[in-house]
Amino acid sequence: MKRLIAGNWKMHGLKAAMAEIEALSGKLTPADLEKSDVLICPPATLLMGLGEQAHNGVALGGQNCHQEEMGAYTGDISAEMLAEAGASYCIVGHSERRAKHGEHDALVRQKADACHRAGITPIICVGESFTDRAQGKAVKVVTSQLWASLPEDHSQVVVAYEPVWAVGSGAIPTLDDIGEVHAALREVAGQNARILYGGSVKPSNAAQILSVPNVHGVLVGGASLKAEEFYGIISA
Ligand SMILES: O=C(CO)COP(=O)(O)O
Repeated sequence: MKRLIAGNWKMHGLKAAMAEIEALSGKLTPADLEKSDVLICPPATLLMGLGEQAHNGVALGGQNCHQEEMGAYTGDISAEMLAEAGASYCIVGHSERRAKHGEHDALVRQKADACHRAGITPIICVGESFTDRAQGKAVKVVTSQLWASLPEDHSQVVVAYEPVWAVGSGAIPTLDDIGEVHAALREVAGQNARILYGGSVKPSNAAQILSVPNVHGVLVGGASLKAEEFYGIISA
């Protein structure tokens, strides 16, 4: 299965940041693109401008979408709008949206369905809290999140396992723990889904993480903002 190396810029990136995608696309070799699909999910404000140019194989994605196609939803953006702006993927159910915007599994499922409707691939995020992990409940928590978030037709989904306590903290689970969770997620998601790991991925730990069975790529936050660092992960 071809791996997917995805960057989530979160709420980072004024216009000047568009140069990072240019720098990244300049570094990518045909061999890199043979091995990995490369994706950047910039803020929606940059998507349109970026979507108008080709980036040597770097795909673009949204960080969130509304579940409806259009309507009176001030400030929201639909999956169709992201697709029109050049997105081919969209992150849904990121832990920051679950925690800070009250998004629950049923809504995440609707958003994943909206992505399918718009012809883009949802990246469905799941992950346990520090307490869940400490209490030995990580596998149970993430598999039940995925059951409840997965659209009925999940032949075209990407799943991202992002332990909440590993996001932005510098801490990561052991490789055995990552392997255990990914094997359990594979049971739920089926054989076609790529399952990414996310949470404090850096050039220094990417090769080890990517060598774990059932890990088909990574979803990178902070280390995706600079072309040089992100390329260090792609070439791992
Ligand atoms: O949330 C993440 C990607 O979606 C991970 O963020 P960091 O790589 O900064 O830990």
